[in-house]
Amino acid sequence: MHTDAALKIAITTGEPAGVGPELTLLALAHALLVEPPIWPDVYFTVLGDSPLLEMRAKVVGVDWLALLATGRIALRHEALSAPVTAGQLNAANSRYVLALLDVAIAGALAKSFDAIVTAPLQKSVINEAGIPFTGHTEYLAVRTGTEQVVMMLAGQPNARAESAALTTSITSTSTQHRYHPFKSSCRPGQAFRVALATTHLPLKEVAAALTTDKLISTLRIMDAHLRRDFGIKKPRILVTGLNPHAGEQGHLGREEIEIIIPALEYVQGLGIDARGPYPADTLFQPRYLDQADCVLAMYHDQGLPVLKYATFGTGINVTLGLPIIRTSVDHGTALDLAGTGRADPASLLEAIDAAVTMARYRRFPESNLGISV
Ligand SMILES: NC(=O)C1=CN([C@@H]2O[C@H](COP(=O)(O)OP(=O)(O)OC[C@H]3O[C@@H](n4cnc5c(N)ncnc54)[C@H](O)[C@@H]3O)[C@@H](O)[C@H]2O)C=CC1
Ligand SMILES: NCC(=O)COP(=O)(O)O
Repeated sequence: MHTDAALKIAITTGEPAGVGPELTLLALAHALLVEPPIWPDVYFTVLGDSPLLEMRAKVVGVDWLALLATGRIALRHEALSAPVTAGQLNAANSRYVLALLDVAIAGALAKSFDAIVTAPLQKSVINEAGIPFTGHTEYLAVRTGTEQVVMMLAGQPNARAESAALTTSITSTSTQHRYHPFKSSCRPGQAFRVALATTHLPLKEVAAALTTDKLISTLRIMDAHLRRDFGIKKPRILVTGLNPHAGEQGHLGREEIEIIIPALEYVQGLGIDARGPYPADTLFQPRYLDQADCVLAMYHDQGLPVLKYATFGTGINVTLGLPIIRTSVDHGTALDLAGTGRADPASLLEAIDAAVTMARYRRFPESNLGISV
Protein backbone atom coordinates (compact mmCIF):
# COMPACT_ATOMS: atom_id res chain seq x y z
CA MET A 1 0.00 0.00 0.00
CA HIS A 2 1.40 3.42 -0.95
CA THR A 3 1.87 6.01 1.74
CA ASP A 4 2.37 9.71 1.07
CA ALA A 5 6.03 9.31 1.99
CA ALA A 6 6.60 6.56 -0.58
CA LEU A 7 8.50 7.53 -3.70
CA LYS A 8 7.02 6.68 -7.07
CA ILE A 9 9.34 5.96 -9.96
CA ALA A 10 8.26 5.36 -13.56
CA ILE A 11 10.43 3.14 -15.77
CA THR A 12 9.97 3.31 -19.53
CA THR A 13 11.06 0.01 -21.05
CA GLY A 14 12.22 1.61 -24.31
CA GLU A 15 12.83 -0.05 -27.66
CA PRO A 16 10.91 -3.36 -27.53
CA ALA A 17 13.44 -5.19 -29.74
CA GLY A 18 16.29 -4.06 -27.51
CA VAL A 19 17.46 -4.99 -24.03
CA GLY A 20 15.31 -2.41 -22.20
CA PRO A 21 12.37 -4.72 -21.32
CA GLU A 22 14.55 -7.52 -19.96
CA LEU A 23 16.91 -5.18 -18.10
CA THR A 24 13.91 -3.57 -16.39
CA LEU A 25 12.76 -7.01 -15.23
CA LEU A 26 16.24 -8.09 -14.16
CA ALA A 27 16.88 -4.86 -12.28
CA LEU A 28 13.55 -4.99 -10.44
CA ALA A 29 14.00 -8.67 -9.62
CA HIS A 30 17.41 -7.91 -8.27
CA ALA A 31 16.12 -5.06 -6.14
CA LEU A 32 12.79 -6.44 -4.94
CA LEU A 33 13.08 -10.24 -4.87
CA VAL A 34 15.85 -10.16 -2.31
CA GLU A 35 15.84 -9.93 1.44
CA PRO A 36 16.02 -7.18 2.54
CA PRO A 37 14.76 -5.49 -0.63
CA ILE A 38 16.64 -2.49 -1.94
CA TRP A 39 14.67 0.80 -1.80
CA PRO A 40 11.93 -0.41 0.58
CA ASP A 41 10.01 2.87 0.35
CA VAL A 42 9.79 3.00 -3.44
CA TYR A 43 6.93 2.01 -5.78
CA PHE A 44 7.54 1.44 -9.45
CA THR A 45 5.34 1.92 -12.49
CA VAL A 46 6.67 -0.10 -15.40
CA LEU A 47 5.56 1.22 -18.77
CA GLY A 48 5.43 -1.28 -21.59
CA ASP A 49 3.47 -3.98 -23.39
CA SER A 50 2.27 -6.59 -20.92
CA PRO A 51 2.65 -9.73 -23.12
CA LEU A 52 6.11 -8.55 -24.21
CA LEU A 53 7.22 -8.20 -20.60
CA GLU A 54 5.79 -11.60 -19.69
CA MET A 55 7.61 -13.19 -22.60
CA ARG A 56 10.95 -11.52 -21.84
CA ALA A 57 10.60 -12.42 -18.16
CA LYS A 58 10.42 -16.11 -19.17
CA VAL A 59 13.40 -15.77 -21.48
CA VAL A 60 15.65 -14.22 -18.81
CA GLY A 61 14.33 -16.33 -15.93
CA VAL A 62 12.59 -13.63 -13.92
CA ASP A 63 9.44 -14.60 -12.01
CA TRP A 64 7.13 -11.86 -13.25
CA LEU A 65 4.21 -12.95 -11.04
CA ALA A 66 6.46 -12.91 -7.99
CA LEU A 67 7.56 -9.41 -8.93
CA LEU A 68 3.96 -8.23 -9.22
CA ALA A 69 3.13 -9.99 -5.96
CA THR A 70 5.58 -7.75 -4.09
CA GLY A 71 2.87 -5.08 -4.39
CA ARG A 72 5.54 -2.58 -5.33
CA ILE A 73 5.15 -2.70 -9.08
CA ALA A 74 2.29 -1.44 -11.18
CA LEU A 75 2.27 -2.26 -14.86
CA ARG A 76 1.11 0.51 -17.15
CA HIS A 77 0.25 -1.42 -20.28
CA GLU A 78 0.70 0.26 -23.64
CA ALA A 79 0.02 -2.04 -26.57
CA LEU A 80 2.68 -2.66 -29.19
CA SER A 81 1.70 -1.72 -32.72
CA ALA A 82 3.40 -4.79 -34.25
CA PRO A 83 4.79 -8.09 -32.94
CA VAL A 84 8.40 -7.97 -31.80
CA THR A 85 11.36 -10.23 -32.40
CA ALA A 86 14.26 -9.54 -30.05
CA GLY A 87 17.08 -7.85 -31.93
CA GLN A 88 14.99 -6.89 -34.96
CA LEU A 89 13.88 -3.28 -35.23
CA ASN A 90 10.46 -2.43 -36.61
CA ALA A 91 9.58 1.20 -37.32
CA ALA A 92 5.91 0.34 -36.73
CA ASN A 93 6.64 0.33 -32.98
CA SER A 94 8.20 3.80 -32.86
CA ARG A 95 4.94 5.46 -31.76
CA TYR A 96 4.71 2.89 -28.98
CA VAL A 97 8.20 3.84 -27.73
CA LEU A 98 7.29 7.52 -27.70
CA ALA A 99 3.91 6.81 -26.07
CA LEU A 100 5.75 5.24 -23.12
CA LEU A 101 7.78 8.39 -22.76
CA ASP A 102 4.77 10.67 -23.10
CA VAL A 103 2.89 8.86 -20.34
CA ALA A 104 5.93 9.00 -18.05
CA ILE A 105 6.57 12.68 -18.72
CA ALA A 106 2.92 13.63 -18.21
CA GLY A 107 2.86 11.64 -14.95
CA ALA A 108 6.02 13.31 -13.69
CA LEU A 109 4.76 16.78 -14.59
CA ALA A 110 1.50 15.98 -12.77
CA LYS A 111 3.59 14.79 -9.77
CA SER A 112 2.18 11.26 -10.03
CA PHE A 113 5.81 10.16 -10.37
CA ASP A 114 8.76 11.55 -8.43
CA ALA A 115 11.15 10.61 -11.21
CA ILE A 116 11.37 8.80 -14.50
CA VAL A 117 14.04 6.29 -15.48
CA THR A 118 14.36 5.48 -19.16
CA ALA A 119 15.61 2.24 -20.67
CA PRO A 120 17.31 2.74 -24.04
CA LEU A 121 15.53 3.40 -27.28
CA GLN A 122 16.81 3.25 -30.84
CA LYS A 123 17.02 6.76 -32.26
CA SER A 124 17.41 5.61 -35.87
CA VAL A 125 14.22 3.56 -36.06
CA ILE A 126 12.12 6.43 -34.75
CA ASN A 127 13.48 8.56 -37.59
CA GLU A 128 12.77 5.74 -40.00
CA ALA A 129 9.13 5.95 -38.91
CA GLY A 130 9.18 9.53 -40.20
CA ILE A 131 9.41 11.15 -36.76
CA PRO A 132 12.31 13.57 -36.35
CA PHE A 133 14.03 12.47 -33.15
CA THR A 134 17.55 12.94 -31.80
CA GLY A 135 17.30 11.54 -28.27
CA HIS A 136 15.45 11.42 -24.97
CA THR A 137 17.34 14.50 -23.81
CA GLU A 138 16.06 16.79 -26.54
CA TYR A 139 12.59 15.17 -26.53
CA LEU A 140 12.25 15.74 -22.79
CA ALA A 141 13.21 19.40 -23.21
CA VAL A 142 10.51 19.93 -25.83
CA ARG A 143 7.83 17.94 -24.01
CA THR A 144 8.41 19.76 -20.72
CA GLY A 145 8.71 23.19 -22.33
CA THR A 146 12.31 23.60 -21.15
CA GLU A 147 14.49 25.97 -23.15
CA GLN A 148 17.78 24.34 -22.25
CA VAL A 149 18.79 21.06 -20.71
CA VAL A 150 22.22 19.54 -20.14
CA MET A 151 23.22 15.91 -20.64
CA MET A 152 25.51 14.64 -17.93
CA LEU A 153 26.89 11.13 -17.55
CA ALA A 154 28.47 9.92 -14.35
CA GLY A 155 30.07 6.80 -13.02
CA GLN A 156 32.57 5.24 -10.68
CA PRO A 157 35.73 4.13 -12.46
CA ASN A 158 36.13 1.21 -10.05
CA ALA A 159 32.60 -0.18 -10.35
CA ARG A 160 33.37 -2.63 -13.17
CA ALA A 161 34.43 -5.50 -10.91
CA GLU A 162 31.24 -5.28 -8.86
CA SER A 163 29.18 -5.38 -12.01
CA ALA A 164 30.87 -8.57 -13.19
CA ALA A 165 29.70 -10.28 -10.02
CA LEU A 166 26.19 -9.08 -10.68
CA THR A 167 25.76 -10.71 -14.06
CA THR A 168 26.16 -14.16 -12.59
CA SER A 169 23.72 -13.63 -9.75
CA ILE A 170 21.02 -11.54 -11.34
CA THR A 171 18.63 -14.20 -12.61
CA SER A 172 18.49 -15.82 -9.23
CA THR A 173 15.61 -14.93 -6.94
CA SER A 174 17.51 -16.16 -3.93
CA THR A 175 17.51 -14.12 -0.77
CA GLN A 176 21.12 -13.06 -1.18
CA HIS A 177 22.03 -10.07 -3.25
CA ARG A 178 25.65 -9.55 -4.03
CA TYR A 179 25.39 -6.14 -5.57
CA HIS A 180 24.11 -3.07 -3.86
CA PRO A 181 23.88 -0.27 -6.36
CA PHE A 182 24.01 2.53 -3.84
CA LYS A 183 27.71 2.91 -3.22
CA SER A 184 27.42 5.10 -0.15
CA SER A 185 31.13 4.88 0.53
CA CYS A 186 31.79 6.87 -2.62
CA ARG A 187 31.93 10.55 -1.92
CA PRO A 188 31.21 13.05 -4.67
CA GLY A 189 34.88 13.82 -5.33
CA GLN A 190 35.51 10.20 -6.31
CA ALA A 191 32.91 10.16 -9.05
CA PHE A 192 33.66 10.85 -12.69
CA ARG A 193 31.12 13.17 -14.30
CA VAL A 194 31.06 14.55 -17.82
CA ALA A 195 28.47 17.00 -19.12
CA LEU A 196 28.09 18.07 -22.73
CA ALA A 197 27.76 21.54 -24.23
CA THR A 198 26.16 20.03 -27.34
CA THR A 199 24.40 16.67 -27.62
CA HIS A 200 23.16 14.79 -30.67
CA LEU A 201 24.15 16.66 -33.76
CA PRO A 202 26.52 16.06 -36.66
CA LEU A 203 30.12 16.96 -35.86
CA LYS A 204 30.22 19.55 -38.64
CA GLU A 205 27.48 21.51 -36.83
CA VAL A 206 29.13 21.58 -33.42
CA ALA A 207 31.16 24.77 -33.72
CA ALA A 208 28.19 26.78 -34.94
CA ALA A 209 26.05 25.47 -32.09
CA LEU A 210 28.41 26.80 -29.43
CA THR A 211 27.63 30.30 -28.19
CA THR A 212 28.76 32.19 -25.14
CA ASP A 213 25.16 32.50 -23.91
CA LYS A 214 24.57 28.78 -24.27
CA LEU A 215 27.74 27.95 -22.38
CA ILE A 216 26.79 30.37 -19.62
CA SER A 217 23.40 28.76 -19.14
CA THR A 218 24.92 25.28 -19.37
CA LEU A 219 27.40 26.10 -16.61
CA ARG A 220 24.68 27.68 -14.46
CA ILE A 221 22.47 24.58 -14.82
CA MET A 222 25.39 22.30 -13.96
CA ASP A 223 26.40 24.35 -10.92
CA ALA A 224 22.82 24.37 -9.59
CA HIS A 225 22.29 20.61 -10.05
CA LEU A 226 25.67 19.61 -8.66
CA ARG A 227 24.74 21.54 -5.53
CA ARG A 228 21.14 20.38 -5.25
CA ASP A 229 21.24 16.77 -6.43
CA PHE A 230 24.82 15.80 -5.76
CA GLY A 231 25.29 17.63 -2.46
CA ILE A 232 28.45 19.43 -3.60
CA LYS A 233 28.80 22.72 -1.75
CA LYS A 234 30.96 24.52 -4.30
CA PRO A 235 31.24 22.48 -7.47
CA ARG A 236 34.38 22.83 -9.54
CA ILE A 237 33.80 22.41 -13.25
CA LEU A 238 36.64 21.95 -15.73
CA VAL A 239 35.82 23.04 -19.26
CA THR A 240 37.46 21.63 -22.36
CA GLY A 241 38.42 23.61 -25.42
CA LEU A 242 36.83 22.77 -28.74
CA ASN A 243 39.94 22.64 -30.89
CA PRO A 244 43.19 20.68 -30.60
CA HIS A 245 45.32 22.14 -27.78
CA ALA A 246 42.41 24.39 -26.86
CA GLY A 247 43.01 26.36 -30.02
CA GLU A 248 46.78 26.83 -29.60
CA GLN A 249 46.37 30.54 -28.73
CA GLY A 250 44.09 31.06 -31.67
CA HIS A 251 46.30 29.38 -34.26
CA LEU A 252 44.15 26.23 -34.37
CA GLY A 253 40.72 27.81 -34.00
CA ARG A 254 39.25 30.85 -32.28
CA GLU A 255 36.21 29.41 -30.42
CA GLU A 256 38.19 29.29 -27.17
CA ILE A 257 39.04 33.00 -27.34
CA GLU A 258 35.78 34.26 -28.76
CA ILE A 259 33.19 31.96 -27.12
CA ILE A 260 34.47 29.80 -24.28
CA ILE A 261 36.69 32.23 -22.34
CA PRO A 262 34.03 34.99 -22.25
CA ALA A 263 31.52 32.45 -20.88
CA LEU A 264 33.99 31.34 -18.22
CA GLU A 265 34.72 34.93 -17.20
CA TYR A 266 31.02 35.66 -16.94
CA VAL A 267 30.14 32.69 -14.73
CA GLN A 268 33.23 33.20 -12.58
CA GLY A 269 31.77 36.64 -11.88
CA LEU A 270 28.65 34.87 -10.61
CA GLY A 271 30.74 32.85 -8.17
CA ILE A 272 30.76 29.64 -10.21
CA ASP A 273 34.04 27.74 -10.01
CA ALA A 274 34.44 26.96 -13.71
CA ARG A 275 37.96 26.78 -15.15
CA GLY A 276 39.52 26.32 -18.55
CA PRO A 277 39.48 25.94 -21.42
CA TYR A 278 41.75 22.92 -21.09
CA PRO A 279 43.05 20.86 -24.03
CA ALA A 280 40.73 17.84 -24.05
CA ASP A 281 43.50 15.36 -24.84
CA THR A 282 45.29 15.97 -21.54
CA LEU A 283 42.48 17.04 -19.23
CA PHE A 284 41.28 13.52 -18.43
CA GLN A 285 44.02 12.55 -16.00
CA PRO A 286 43.92 12.25 -12.21
CA ARG A 287 45.95 15.42 -11.69
CA TYR A 288 42.98 17.44 -12.97
CA LEU A 289 40.03 15.15 -12.32
CA ASP A 290 40.87 14.56 -8.66
CA GLN A 291 40.40 18.27 -8.04
CA ALA A 292 37.15 18.56 -9.97
CA ASP A 293 33.48 17.61 -9.67
CA CYS A 294 32.58 17.59 -13.34
CA VAL A 295 34.03 18.14 -16.79
CA LEU A 296 32.12 20.11 -19.40
CA ALA A 297 33.05 18.76 -22.85
CA MET A 298 32.10 20.62 -26.00
CA TYR A 299 30.61 17.66 -27.85
CA HIS A 300 29.38 14.08 -27.44
CA ASP A 301 32.42 12.14 -28.65
CA GLN A 302 34.90 14.45 -26.96
CA GLY A 303 33.72 13.59 -23.45
CA LEU A 304 31.76 10.35 -23.49
CA PRO A 305 34.36 7.92 -24.86
CA VAL A 306 36.66 8.81 -21.98
CA LEU A 307 33.94 8.40 -19.39
CA LYS A 308 32.69 5.18 -20.93
CA TYR A 309 36.18 3.75 -21.13
CA ALA A 310 36.38 4.16 -17.38
CA THR A 311 32.83 3.32 -16.34
CA PHE A 312 30.82 1.69 -19.18
CA GLY A 313 28.03 -0.56 -17.98
CA THR A 314 27.81 0.94 -14.51
CA GLY A 315 27.38 4.64 -15.27
CA ILE A 316 24.27 6.76 -15.51
CA ASN A 317 22.91 9.54 -17.66
CA VAL A 318 21.05 12.43 -16.01
CA THR A 319 19.20 15.21 -17.78
CA LEU A 320 19.90 18.45 -15.92
CA GLY A 321 17.68 21.51 -16.18
CA LEU A 322 14.30 19.76 -16.47
CA PRO A 323 11.35 20.46 -14.16
CA ILE A 324 11.27 16.68 -13.54
CA ILE A 325 13.89 14.12 -12.57
CA ARG A 326 15.09 11.88 -15.39
CA THR A 327 17.90 9.37 -15.27
CA SER A 328 18.93 6.69 -17.71
CA VAL A 329 21.49 4.05 -18.52
CA ASP A 330 24.91 4.70 -20.03
CA HIS A 331 24.38 2.28 -22.91
CA GLY A 332 22.12 1.77 -25.90
CA THR A 333 19.69 -0.90 -27.08
CA ALA A 334 22.35 -3.64 -27.42
CA LEU A 335 20.32 -5.40 -30.13
CA ASP A 336 22.98 -8.11 -30.31
CA LEU A 337 22.14 -9.16 -26.73
CA ALA A 338 18.37 -8.64 -26.69
CA GLY A 339 16.44 -11.72 -25.64
CA THR A 340 19.55 -13.58 -24.50
CA GLY A 341 19.59 -12.63 -20.80
CA ARG A 342 23.27 -11.73 -21.18
CA ALA A 343 22.86 -7.96 -20.95
CA ASP A 344 23.99 -6.50 -17.65
CA PRO A 345 21.39 -4.50 -15.68
CA ALA A 346 24.01 -2.76 -13.51
CA SER A 347 23.68 0.60 -15.27
CA LEU A 348 19.89 0.48 -14.99
CA LEU A 349 20.18 -0.32 -11.28
CA GLU A 350 22.46 2.68 -10.90
CA ALA A 351 20.06 4.87 -12.86
CA ILE A 352 17.14 3.81 -10.67
CA ASP A 353 19.22 4.36 -7.57
CA ALA A 354 20.21 7.84 -8.71
CA ALA A 355 16.57 8.70 -9.47
CA VAL A 356 15.49 7.47 -6.04
CA THR A 357 18.23 9.44 -4.34
CA MET A 358 17.49 12.63 -6.26
CA ALA A 359 13.76 12.27 -5.60
CA ARG A 360 14.40 11.74 -1.92
CA TYR A 361 16.61 14.82 -1.73
CA ARG A 362 14.04 16.96 -3.48
CA ARG A 363 11.39 15.78 -0.99
CA PHE A 364 13.66 16.02 2.02
CA PRO A 365 16.41 18.56 1.14
CA GLU A 366 17.84 18.43 4.66
CA SER A 367 18.92 14.82 4.01
CA ASN A 368 21.13 15.79 1.08
CA LEU A 369 24.49 14.15 1.61
CA GLY A 370 25.22 13.84 -2.09
CA ILE A 371 24.34 11.27 -4.67
CA SER A 372 26.94 8.53 -4.79
CA VAL A 373 27.65 8.18 -8.48
N1 LIG B 1 19.48 6.29 -23.35
C1 LIG B 1 19.29 5.81 -24.56
O1 LIG B 1 18.16 5.62 -24.99
C2 LIG B 1 20.47 5.49 -25.44
C3 LIG B 1 20.23 4.96 -26.67
N2 LIG B 1 21.27 4.67 -27.50
C4 LIG B 1 20.91 4.11 -28.80
O2 LIG B 1 21.18 2.72 -28.81
C5 LIG B 1 21.39 2.31 -30.16
C6 LIG B 1 22.57 1.38 -30.25
O3 LIG B 1 23.73 2.09 -29.89
P1 LIG B 1 25.20 1.49 -29.87
O4 LIG B 1 26.10 2.59 -30.21
O5 LIG B 1 25.24 0.22 -30.64
O6 LIG B 1 25.48 1.20 -28.33
P2 LIG B 1 25.04 0.02 -27.36
O7 LIG B 1 25.33 0.55 -26.01
O8 LIG B 1 23.67 -0.43 -27.63
O9 LIG B 1 26.02 -1.19 -27.69
C7 LIG B 1 27.42 -1.06 -27.70
C8 LIG B 1 28.07 -2.37 -27.22
O10 LIG B 1 27.90 -2.50 -25.82
C9 LIG B 1 27.19 -3.71 -25.50
N3 LIG B 1 26.24 -3.43 -24.41
C10 LIG B 1 25.37 -2.38 -24.38
N4 LIG B 1 24.63 -2.45 -23.27
C11 LIG B 1 25.03 -3.55 -22.59
C12 LIG B 1 24.63 -4.16 -21.36
N5 LIG B 1 23.65 -3.65 -20.61
N6 LIG B 1 25.26 -5.29 -20.97
C13 LIG B 1 26.25 -5.81 -21.72
N7 LIG B 1 26.68 -5.27 -22.89
C14 LIG B 1 26.07 -4.16 -23.33
C15 LIG B 1 26.47 -4.12 -26.79
O11 LIG B 1 26.20 -5.49 -26.80
C16 LIG B 1 27.43 -3.63 -27.84
O12 LIG B 1 28.45 -4.59 -28.02
C17 LIG B 1 21.53 3.59 -30.98
O13 LIG B 1 20.31 3.83 -31.65
C18 LIG B 1 21.72 4.67 -29.95
O14 LIG B 1 21.22 5.91 -30.33
C19 LIG B 1 22.56 4.84 -27.13
C20 LIG B 1 22.84 5.36 -25.90
C21 LIG B 1 21.82 5.74 -24.97
N1 LIG C 1 25.34 8.59 -25.53
C1 LIG C 1 24.36 9.08 -24.66
C2 LIG C 1 23.06 9.16 -25.32
O1 LIG C 1 22.95 8.98 -26.51
C3 LIG C 1 21.89 9.44 -24.47
O2 LIG C 1 20.79 9.71 -25.27
P1 LIG C 1 19.40 10.14 -24.66
O3 LIG C 1 19.40 9.84 -23.22
O4 LIG C 1 19.25 11.59 -24.94
O5 LIG C 1 18.43 9.33 -25.43
